[in-house]
Amino acid sequence: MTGGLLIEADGLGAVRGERILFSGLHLSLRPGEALVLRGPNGSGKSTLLRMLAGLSQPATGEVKSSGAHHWLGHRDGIKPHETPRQHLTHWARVWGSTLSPEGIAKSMGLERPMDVPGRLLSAGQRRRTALGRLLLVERPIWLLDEPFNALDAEGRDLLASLIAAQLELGGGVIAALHGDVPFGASREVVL
Ligand SMILES: Nc1ncnc2c1ncn2[C@@H]1O[C@H](COP(=O)(O)OP(=O)(O)OP(=O)(O)O)[C@@H](O)[C@H]1O
Repeated sequence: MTGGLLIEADGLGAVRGERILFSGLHLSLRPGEALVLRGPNGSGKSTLLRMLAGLSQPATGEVKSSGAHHWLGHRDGIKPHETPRQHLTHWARVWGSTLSPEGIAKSMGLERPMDVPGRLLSAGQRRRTALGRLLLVERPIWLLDEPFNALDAEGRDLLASLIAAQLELGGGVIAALHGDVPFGASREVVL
């Protein structure tokens, strides 16, 4: 792995059914850098993110990373009966976080729906809860699949500032996005 990189992927290929989604893909992520994955629906952005997260095996090539990651997929991963407080408390316990889940929920604008079960939360409230997981433990690499989906203007600003803080700390972010990029992204990878 080339010195100082957070992630380096070389010769990555993905095949789904009869279709080659991408091949020979090279990608690297440096500390303090954000990378935006672009491409039309079905081009393989989620597939690539899952490979980078180690959740899916590439057909060719390999992924090397030098640190732990947070992965945020399309689905928010909140159970129907689970409240934001319970969700963040659960993950705080699993990851050994010393931070207050309630404090994080509040900072994500979830003070009011803190004890509302997942099935009754709005899409934006579920997304804010899922994003709260990123704050429970510091991890240098954030892999985010369309993280701005369902967020209102204030939520978008909030996430943009969280990403800016992550980069400021020397972390890196790879995000699949449609539409405009509400944070300073240094490079784009187009699929
Ligand atoms: N496990 C799987 N088995 C078969 N096909 C799959 C599998 N996972 C993804 N695909 C297919 O691979 C293609 C790429 O899917 P992917 O979700 O990576 O695209 P995407 O670029 O993230 O799309 P979108 O912008 O719609 O989110 C799609 O045609 C999808 O149906």
